[in-house]
Amino acid sequence: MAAPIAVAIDAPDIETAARWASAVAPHVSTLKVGLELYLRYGPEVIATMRGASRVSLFLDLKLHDIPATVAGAARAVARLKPGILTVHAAGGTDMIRAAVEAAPDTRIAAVTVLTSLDEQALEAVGMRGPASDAARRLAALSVAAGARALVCSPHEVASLRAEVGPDITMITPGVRPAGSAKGDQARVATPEEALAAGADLLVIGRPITGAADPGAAAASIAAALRRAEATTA
Ligand SMILES: O=c1ccn([C@@H]2O[C@H](COP(=O)(O)O)[C@@H](O)[C@H]2O)c(=O)[nH]1
Repeated sequence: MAAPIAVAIDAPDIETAARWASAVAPHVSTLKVGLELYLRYGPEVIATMRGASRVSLFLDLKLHDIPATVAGAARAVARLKPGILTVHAAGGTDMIRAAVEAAPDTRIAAVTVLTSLDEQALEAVGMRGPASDAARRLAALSVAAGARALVCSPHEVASLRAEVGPDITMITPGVRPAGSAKGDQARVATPEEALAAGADLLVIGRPITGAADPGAAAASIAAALRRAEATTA
């Protein structure tokens, strides 16, 4: 079975994206397309990803606007049938509900607190207190508004799970195999730690796509996850 990994295909062009997608697809459950590729290529890049494999498609657009505008945007991309579409939880209840209603066949995932923000950066944007408090508050609001998935750092998965229950898909970026560069990520953990904390889907980009052989990097992380699961089973 493919590992519960969404590879962030943050490529500068569609040829590179297609190459990465076909290299990693045999090893992972999901390919994630974000703003860089979608803003440049639109639906063409979704078709390219689907051509490369039969894995699930995660469209990470992090919509954040007034409810009517987000509803229109969600309706526009719902035609592409992504498995998951992200919105920012900070857009509020009405905005999240608008996305959920506009894309009924897509799992709306609410991004709680970006994994690139540390406590100092959070305070600078007016969020005092630990990231986990803000994440928990935004998670509860998002699920009440109809979101069926949450995006948070591996550090917050367990407390968010306790808040929202077992039926919500917990998605964690900020995943770094031991020894990988953190880059611009602040709240990070290893794949094994994220899984042990209760994550359902690990988002991993540069540790895979920046490797000399992205297919081998994906296979190696997938194998490490299988080993971790076997020892806890
Ligand atoms: O809080 C968030 C939400 C989304 N992301 C996205 O995940 C990947 C992470 O890529 P890495 O190369 O593994 O850092 C990227 O596409 C982000 O847009 C996130 O990092 N944090």
